[in-house]
Amino acid sequence: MSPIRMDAGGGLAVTTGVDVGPALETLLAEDIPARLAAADATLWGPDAAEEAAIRLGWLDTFERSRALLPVVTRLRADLAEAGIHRVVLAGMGGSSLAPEVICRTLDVPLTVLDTTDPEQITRALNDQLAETVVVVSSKSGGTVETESLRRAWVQAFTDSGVSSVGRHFVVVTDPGSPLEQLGTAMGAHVILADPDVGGRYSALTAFGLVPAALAGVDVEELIDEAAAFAETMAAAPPENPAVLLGAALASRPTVAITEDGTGIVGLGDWAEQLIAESTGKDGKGVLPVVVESPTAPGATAPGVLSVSVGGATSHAAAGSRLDQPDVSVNGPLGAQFLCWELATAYAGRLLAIDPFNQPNVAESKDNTKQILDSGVPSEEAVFVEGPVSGYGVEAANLPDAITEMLSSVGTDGYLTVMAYLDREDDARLAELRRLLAERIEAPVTFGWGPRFLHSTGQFHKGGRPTGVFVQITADSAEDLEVPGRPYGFAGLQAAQAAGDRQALRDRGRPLLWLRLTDRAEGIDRVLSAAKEDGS
Ligand SMILES: O=P(O)(O)OC[C@H]1O[C@](O)(CO)[C@@H](O)[C@@H]1O
Repeated sequence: MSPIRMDAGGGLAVTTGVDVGPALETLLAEDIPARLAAADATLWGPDAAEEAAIRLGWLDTFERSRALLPVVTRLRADLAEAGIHRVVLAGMGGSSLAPEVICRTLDVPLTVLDTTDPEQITRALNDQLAETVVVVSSKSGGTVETESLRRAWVQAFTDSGVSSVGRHFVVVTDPGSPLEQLGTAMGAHVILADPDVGGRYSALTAFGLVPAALAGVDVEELIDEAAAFAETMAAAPPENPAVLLGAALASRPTVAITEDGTGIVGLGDWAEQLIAESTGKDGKGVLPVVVESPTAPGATAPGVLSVSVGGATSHAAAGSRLDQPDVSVNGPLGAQFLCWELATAYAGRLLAIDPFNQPNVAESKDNTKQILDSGVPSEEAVFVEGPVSGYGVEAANLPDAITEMLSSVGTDGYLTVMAYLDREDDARLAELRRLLAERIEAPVTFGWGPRFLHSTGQFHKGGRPTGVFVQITADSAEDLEVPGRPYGFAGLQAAQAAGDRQALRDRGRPLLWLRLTDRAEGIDRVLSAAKEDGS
């Protein structure tokens, strides 16, 4: 079939050679684009309507976000005058992924802390403290990772004797959240976000824009790009690329997202959360896999929709590295955010799920709380191979254990690596995804814990029940106190990993736990074992 291309205002185009005809016809016959543009909360069925009624603010939030521009400009100038120029963002999932992609794409430095790893946090705390502002971002104001980080930073500033601790904090939260009160009490600059927008749809609200603007991004451009794109949001094809992307997303069980090398960096991690948390529920959903390059293993396979993203409007003309993805989405970042949000909402309609709830995220959180009180349950290692101890599968050694997990992946199955480590210093472990994906046809995903708990974690527990899991944790050389709490970050991280193991095992999912007693040597051992076929 010859490719279909749809262009919107704002210079965004979606092109696909996949036959999405029936899905497209369904959406158009029921007038879904116009109804979604008009914020019709009934589109996902009666059970979803109540939540949808308070979650569709993202359709035009970017216009309300213009009011933030003078606020952040003044705040940035005040901070600069006080010699504060390094921006650290403490937040999880939707409260950190958008600023990260914005700053990576525009090459503006921003330190994102969406972790409980004591080594990563200690390193961030020990760097240019006096010149640092910490943006504490949490919609609910109650996320344990973010609150623990806030406490650690307050302690660090207090210990360093800076003259005004509150001046080193900007709080972004929903009106009325516990964090609003805390932020005010500590003398932070508090910025309230649009409450009618859920976390993963919040890229163009204060959550996405404030940290990026403080770091030095001209966020008005992003708003303008989204506004230009929105002009064709209710249009019929060929002027509505989001409807084409939504129809394509709902057409395959897995979407492999890659960059085409024409300018957008890291959108895959943001889209991964959007798609996984929005669709991975009720035993179904679209599994997002962020692949390293257009030619990486898993980028194309049966059942996989390959999608390339790029900044240029014509990927072919702009020298794309991907010859024929199933779908290409090309256009500026502000328009990309809105296009993917709309597409996910369309896919939700086609898959008959509620794209605005995350019913299974709480499970691992609840388990973590219990384990923090009672301690991590002890388990017997099935093998100890130097710096790597293995638990949970019958295998004599590490290569056999890995082979066993790969062969447990069935039809429609997938394998997930969940690494509770330092995603900066231990970054080379991410190569494991590629090494394992080379050995099986099925999708292989990789996530850093606890960050993935706020993204693909929903899919693992609520999506199609065919996942096979490899969890990797490490002992830390030193713990870091969570001030005012009876546990440290290492204890919290271990409890989060144990809580998620429990949630997955309670559902009968195969899970291999690898515990590294020495990080560097353990990572080397795991990577080399992944290359060995144990048979
Ligand atoms: O902004 P908050 O409330 O801290 O939540 C962070 C993330 O946690 C989740 O609520 C659930 O994982 C995400 O949807 C959200 O982006």
